[in-house]
This record gives sequence, structure tokens and C-alpha cells, in this order.
Amino acid sequence: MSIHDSGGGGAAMSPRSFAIAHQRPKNSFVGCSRITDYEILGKLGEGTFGEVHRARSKKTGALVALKKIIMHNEKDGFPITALREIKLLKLLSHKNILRLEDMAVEHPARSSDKRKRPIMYMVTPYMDHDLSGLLDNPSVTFTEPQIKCYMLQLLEGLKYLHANHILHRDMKAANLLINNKGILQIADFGLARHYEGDVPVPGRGGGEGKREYTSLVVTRWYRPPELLMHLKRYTTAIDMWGVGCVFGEMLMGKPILAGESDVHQLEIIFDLCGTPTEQTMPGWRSLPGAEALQPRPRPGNLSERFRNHGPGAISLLKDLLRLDWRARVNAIDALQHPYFRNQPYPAQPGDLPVFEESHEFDRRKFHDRRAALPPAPKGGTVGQGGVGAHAGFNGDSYGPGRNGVNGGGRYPAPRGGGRGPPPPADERVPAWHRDRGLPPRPPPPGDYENGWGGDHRDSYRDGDRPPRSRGGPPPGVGGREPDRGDIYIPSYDRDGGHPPPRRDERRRPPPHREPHDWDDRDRRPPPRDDWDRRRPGPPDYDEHRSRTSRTRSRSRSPMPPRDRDMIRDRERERDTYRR
Ligand SMILES: Nc1ncnc2c1ncn2[C@@H]1O[C@H](COP(=O)(O)OP(=O)(O)OP(=O)(O)O)[C@@H](O)[C@H]1O
Repeated sequence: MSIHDSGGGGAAMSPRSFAIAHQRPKNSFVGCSRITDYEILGKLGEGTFGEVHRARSKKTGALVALKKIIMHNEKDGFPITALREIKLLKLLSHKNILRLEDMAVEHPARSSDKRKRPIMYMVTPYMDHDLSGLLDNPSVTFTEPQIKCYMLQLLEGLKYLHANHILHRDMKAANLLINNKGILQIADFGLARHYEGDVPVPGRGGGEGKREYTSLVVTRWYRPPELLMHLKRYTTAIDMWGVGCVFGEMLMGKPILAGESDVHQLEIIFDLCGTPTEQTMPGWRSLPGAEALQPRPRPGNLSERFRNHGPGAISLLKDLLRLDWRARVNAIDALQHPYFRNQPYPAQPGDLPVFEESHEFDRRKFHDRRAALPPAPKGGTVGQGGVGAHAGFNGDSYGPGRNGVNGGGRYPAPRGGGRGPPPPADERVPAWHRDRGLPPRPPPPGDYENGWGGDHRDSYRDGDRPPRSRGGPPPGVGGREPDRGDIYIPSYDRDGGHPPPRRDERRRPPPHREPHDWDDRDRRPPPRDDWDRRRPGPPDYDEHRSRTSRTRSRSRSPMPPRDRDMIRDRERERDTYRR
């Protein structure tokens, strides 16, 4: 059976039977290479937990991306989260899903090296852009055929994932990679997991959830209302909400729901989609996160906000951003939406213009947008490996002529005196930045001094996390948050973070009005008679409480027992997080 065959309403497969049914041919993996088989060319991105680098295979000459696997605690060995991501990616084979090609290992440079364990890298084909970076390039304007082309590919990829019982759980523009052949691929499976519910079927939305998972997933700006209200029995519909946010972002040229806290996120969702009612989101009042909410009634301004984009786009957006997750359109149905069948027709990938490469990192570096981005959920796979926050890339892997960047297998001190990684010598500067002479990123938000206990609004997520340095002047005295090398996670709170500069909507050609009667379509939700009976079970308040009160720290100096306990908690939390 091919993996493409497995769509349509089947019962949940166990991960094992899924794996057996969908094995990629053995010869599609070359085993494990050495990092020295790759020439490192520059940093592409920083995920929540670390770095992604561009590299060239010395064997094949192909450009690749190397994603470093986070090792939170060497004693625990290879992280289970990374194992899951690798296992999933090895199974998947679809033109719109990023392909894992190889694993590369970097051994400690010398026997005296403090770092005992090797660092592992995931090797994937190099993609010229991520959607977030591309949208932030001021010289790039998406046309409607182009948006339709990307949307179709995104929906095809998601249809494939959902048909194969996989929830992505971190759908966002930065995780959608695009190459200069116009191909879009879904990346970053660090939060993905096997889904045990029924797969979507035409006309039935995302269906009903069968079991509970953690609601601590999805980056805030792309997080659906049911997760913000802590629904645990969620479905593939959580990814569809993210698709709606990405679609809106492509239309507007900027994120459409840039909440500054979980509560604020819900507020702006209600501004856009209307305050929930028993009709638009049945059962919402009994969700644990809704109990304290007293939203002021409003009808939602989606049609008004997107009026320049025509009724087709508005109709699809409304289907994707339905408050009721059971009625939210699924990928199968979204692909059939008239938006894609009316003029202007979707472009073919090969017809799209070629853009200069752009990644999230470029934007973060040059636009000071990073500080305003919401935190990705915990559980990523890349990161500062093992001992030493920026361990990785032993001397020879950068190859000769790197202006002394080696530093004995460690990054040297960065410009400016901090201890973060310096940009590689040949770091890319996009032309649009060079031309505009944008300033370097200013220092991180000023709330560092408050330590970790500041007034973070994102209650359970980043309320107790330290900010992450990305090479700017670090918190504390003259350096990054001391002794927390491998665990620091960004904190972008309402007060401390730099809000994203509000750009005017991109210039685009006058909207095309489609000669379609949108009201003709049958967009009725699936029957609701038994929804109430199947409402999610009671909330797990303890889990929530325990998250808010934890601190994670890992010190290389002698550690008080209390800190050790906190670290143990943190490790435990990381495991439970992936449920
Ligand atoms: N194959 C690739 N080609 C080009 N760039 C890539 C590739 N893989 C990742 N990147 C870049 O690195 C960034 C981070 O990668 P990824 O999302 O996989 O890491 P992460 O730590 O899980 O991130 P996040 O915290 O955003 O969830 C991407 O947004 C993208 O800019």
C-alpha cells in the first residue's frame, strides 16, 4: 500500500502499523554521515531551541539544511522528541512535506573536550525561503494566482498528513518552506504526533476528537480558539486554523492575529470572527479556559478587513477560521473550494517568479521583528547541543578560510562581547536589506533584569521562562543569561517585547471579483445532534497549575537542591508536553 492510498475515514492505526505500512524504501536513507561531509555555509534560522544552518554536501554538491538536535540533558541521552520527529519524517513521503535525507554526526573535537556526546543534525534539502521570511521581504508582493498556488500545496500536504493520522501542531508561516521552483513544503515536525481520531472525510469538518492531548501546542499567533480555551480532545482542525492564519497573512502581507498574550489572542480572534455563541461555537462556555472570559459581544470584522481580496478569499478564510472546530473546513474540502476554481486561476509552481532567498532569520536579524514574535511551544528538536550552549561544528566542518571562526569546536565570542554564536563569516545578507541599510537588531527587551518572574502574560507557556539571546547583548552582566545555556526560551511579553512594526497592507493589484455566488455553496456544518454528548472531559487543572509555577534552570556551578528539583521538573514537563 502506498502512503497516498491511506486517506478516508479509516480507523486509527497504531504508530507501529503505520510505520510498517508506510516504510520508505531502505535505500532512500544513506545512514549517518559525518558533519565533515558537509561544508557549513551560514545560519538560516533559529528555532525556539537552536539553530538551522545552510550547508553543502561534499559528496553530492547538493545544498542542504542542517538542523541541530537539542540535547537538554546529556544524561538523558538522545531526546525522545527528536526521535519522534525523525521517525515521523522518515515515514513521510510527499512532495509538499520536507524530506529528511540524512543524519549527520559531529563528534567532540578532542578527547579533552568537555562535551562527551556527539551532536546530531537532521539533514533536509535546502529551501530558498520560508514563507515568513519571504513575506517580510519588502520587494516581494504575492499575486492572487501565487497565493492560490501556495495554498493548494499547503492543503495537499496537510491532507496527506491528516489522512495518515498525523497532527502537525505548529502550523505557521515560518514552518512553510518554499524553493525557487515554487514548491512549498511543510517543515518542523518537532511537535507533530500520531493522531488517534478518525481522519477527515469530505463534508464533515475535522470530526470529533477521540482522546485527549496536551493543549500546550501551536505558536500563539496561529493557535486556534479551542486550544486557547484548553480543549484537550482536539482534532486535525487545529492545523486548519493555522492554515487560515497563514492564508490571511499571505493576503495581508503580515500576521493577521498577532496576540500579545493568550487572553489578548482570544480577544483579537473574537474581533475578527465574532464573539462565540452557542451557534458559532457550541459548548464553548464549558471549556476550562472560557470560564473566566466575559467577552464583549461583537459580530466580527473579517469581511470588512479582507474586503479588498474579494468574496472568494473571504469565503475560504471564513471556512478556515470557524470558531467551531467541528465545523471548520478540512483540507479535503478546502481543496475543492470555488476560490481555487475561479479566475484568476492558481499559478503553476514552475511559473512563479524567482525571489532572492529569505528566511525567518534574515527578518529577525535585520528588522528587529524577532523580539515581537510569539514563543513557539516547547518541544522543538533543534538546539544547543550538550554541554556548552553553542557547541557544534568542529573546526574542520566550516572548512578553510573562515576567518578564525572555529574556536576549537565552539563558536567564539560574538561581536559585542556576549557569549552567543557569531554569525558565520559568509552569513547571507539579503539584497533587500543591503540596499536599505537596515540597522542591526537592538538589544533584547528590557525585562531581563526582572529575571524570570516578570509579568509574562502567556500564562502557562512563557510565564516562567527566561528570554532567549540570539547574539544581541545578553541579559545579566555582560553575557547571556548565565548557566542556562541549553534551556533558555524566548519571552515575548506584551510589555517587554518590541511589538511588530505595523506595516500597511502590501500593494497588490485590484482585487478580482469572482462571478460566483458564494451563498450557493452548501457550507452547513456537520449534524450537531450529538455534539453536546461528546464534549471534552473535565479539564486537568493540576497540569496547568504545575506548569505555571515551574522554573527551569541548569547551572554548571554547584547547584542548590531546589534548583536540581526544578530541573528535574523541567525534564518531566518536557516529556509530558509532547503528549
Ligand atoms: N530545509 C531548510 N531549508 C531552508 N531553511 C530551513 C530549512 N529548515 C529550516 N529552515 C529555517 O530554519 C528555521 C527554523 O527551523 P525549524 O522550524 O525546523 O526549527 P524549530 O526550532 O523547530 O523552529 P520553531 O521554533 O520556529 O518551531 C525555519 O523557519 C527556516 O527559516
